[in-house]
Amino acid sequence: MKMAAETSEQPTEADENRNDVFASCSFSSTGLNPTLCEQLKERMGFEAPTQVQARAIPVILSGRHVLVNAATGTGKTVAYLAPVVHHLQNYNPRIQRSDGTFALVLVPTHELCLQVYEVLQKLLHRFHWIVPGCIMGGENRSKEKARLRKGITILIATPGRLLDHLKNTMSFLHTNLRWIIFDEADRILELGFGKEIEEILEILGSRKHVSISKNDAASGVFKSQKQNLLVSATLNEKVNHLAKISLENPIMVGFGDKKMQPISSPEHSGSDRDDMEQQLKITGPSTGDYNLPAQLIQKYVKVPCNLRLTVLISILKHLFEKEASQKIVVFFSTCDAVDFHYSLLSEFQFSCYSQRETEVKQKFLRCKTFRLHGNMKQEDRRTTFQGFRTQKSALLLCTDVAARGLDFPKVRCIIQYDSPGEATEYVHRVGRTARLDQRGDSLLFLQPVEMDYLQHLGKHGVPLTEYPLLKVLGSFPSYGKNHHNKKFVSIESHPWVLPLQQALEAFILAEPNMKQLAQKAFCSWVRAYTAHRGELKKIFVVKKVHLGHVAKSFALREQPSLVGKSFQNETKKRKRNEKQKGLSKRRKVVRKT
Ligand SMILES: Nc1ncnc2c1ncn2[C@@H]1O[C@H](COP(=O)(O)OP(=O)(O)OP(=O)(O)O)[C@@H](O)[C@H]1O
Repeated sequence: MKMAAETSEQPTEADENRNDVFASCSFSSTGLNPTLCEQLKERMGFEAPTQVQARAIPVILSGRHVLVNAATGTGKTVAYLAPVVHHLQNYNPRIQRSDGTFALVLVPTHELCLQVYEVLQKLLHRFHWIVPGCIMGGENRSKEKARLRKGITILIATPGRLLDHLKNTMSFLHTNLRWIIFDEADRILELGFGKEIEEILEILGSRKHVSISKNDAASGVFKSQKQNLLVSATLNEKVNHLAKISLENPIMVGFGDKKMQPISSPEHSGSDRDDMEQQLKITGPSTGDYNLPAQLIQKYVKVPCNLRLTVLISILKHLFEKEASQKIVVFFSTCDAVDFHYSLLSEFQFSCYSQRETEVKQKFLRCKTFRLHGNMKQEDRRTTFQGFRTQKSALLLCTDVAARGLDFPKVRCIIQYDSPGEATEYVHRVGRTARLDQRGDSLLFLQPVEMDYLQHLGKHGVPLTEYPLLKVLGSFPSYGKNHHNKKFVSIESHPWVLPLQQALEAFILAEPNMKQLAQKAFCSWVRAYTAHRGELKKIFVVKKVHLGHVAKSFALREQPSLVGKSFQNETKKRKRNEKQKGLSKRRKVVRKT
């Protein structure tokens, strides 16, 4: 695809977005090695750097510590990997596997680990002597040990497993370590890995004011000091401590300038050290604007609690019927909710035209459906991740495990069925669409009692408009009639909604397995709802929510007290387990997404 600046045609809207995302310079002007630039163009199809790449690459090449903050889907992965590869391919004599690990990329999830690894493999195609590798929780330790013993030059890892190997794998050589990159730095900390990170930095001798390794090689580049990078679309005050202990006179790329400025030369930046130190204290997120893709269309839909499920599946049906070939991601707050909705959507049948038993029913949604959450087996997670990536048309139901960094091609729409809580998570969830210069829509479900959440998002510069729900519901030909021209003032009395809700409830009632899944999902939903913190606790108040209506949103007819009993039992069981395992409540809730 050509850039607008190179054509004589009038720029279209897509071209304008493209101009926002891409810089008007070439990869070679950033200072990257020519073979690497060729690699980016020929193997990866990257004609020009994105704005963040054009700004960050020269600064990272200069050896300075850097904080990189740019909107989701703007190419931050290559922005930090390319300079590392540039330096490593230049070492003389050539790096060998036996030299051990030179660069470490820390990521919060398995899927992101695999994704960064794949990008790295492509970048290294012409530099076969630089060995990439990844280690992550849930994988076979002894196989990882064997690979570490052979030597991995650039290692991508999740923090827990890395610490494990640092402590227990004697053959893991890291005395040559020069780079540590924290991708999605804020999320790594939010997941409760703060202590592990401090320990990792300590073991690796990469905490601030620690002397630099004397184990230098012959080349000049080899002697230069360690360099750490913190990267995310939402670097906020949560990373201040990590920045303080891991970064020395850092440069900040992409803070507070939505339209990025031209590249400042590293030499010049080096003279502004004091300014940089002052800027280092990142403020927000209570008031700061987050970087969101300019082309993203963000909507919200106000739905009464009891009709949430009916509305969700109706909207999904509408979207897939409007455009059969597309990808949609729906976010839920818990693993149980993902499992319930996945089973429901895989099995639920409905006739749009009649309620008669004899009528041939069809599967309500006929798209390929995937699920992804932290309670799934590693192998299944991997299959989903690869499967959803390669499909042209599919639906993914997931928790926040898929919110960060994942680059699924051509996702057209993000639905946040359960609200994300922190505005940062909102930003990352919607960031799975509208990547680079692509179009994308997002839809946030809110109950009438949750509408203040819009103001919370507004404080961060997130603008949302209302989704035309009644119009969409009116387009369904329920019972042989098209309601297009009729005006229905409320969702509750809508002739499409009521029979659908009844059919859902009847389906759950008739299927004991489904009922069990629904009850479990209900309990988890209430638990997650009560886990909101800080400012959000005033918006998502469980006492304001009618539990009977919540049950309806899982197509349960039971009275809340009945379901509530099993909830209490579950809560007691969970507390007992937590006590036995000695796990903190916070960690348990956050890590299992
Ligand atoms: N210069 C480029 N030209 C064309 N495509 C690019 C370029 N750089 C990156 N891409 C593509 O853009 C997409 C997004 O890149 P990447 O995943 O690195 O974004 P990100 O900024 O890390 O997003 P997130 O904040 O969600 O993690 C990927 O598909 C990548 O291959």
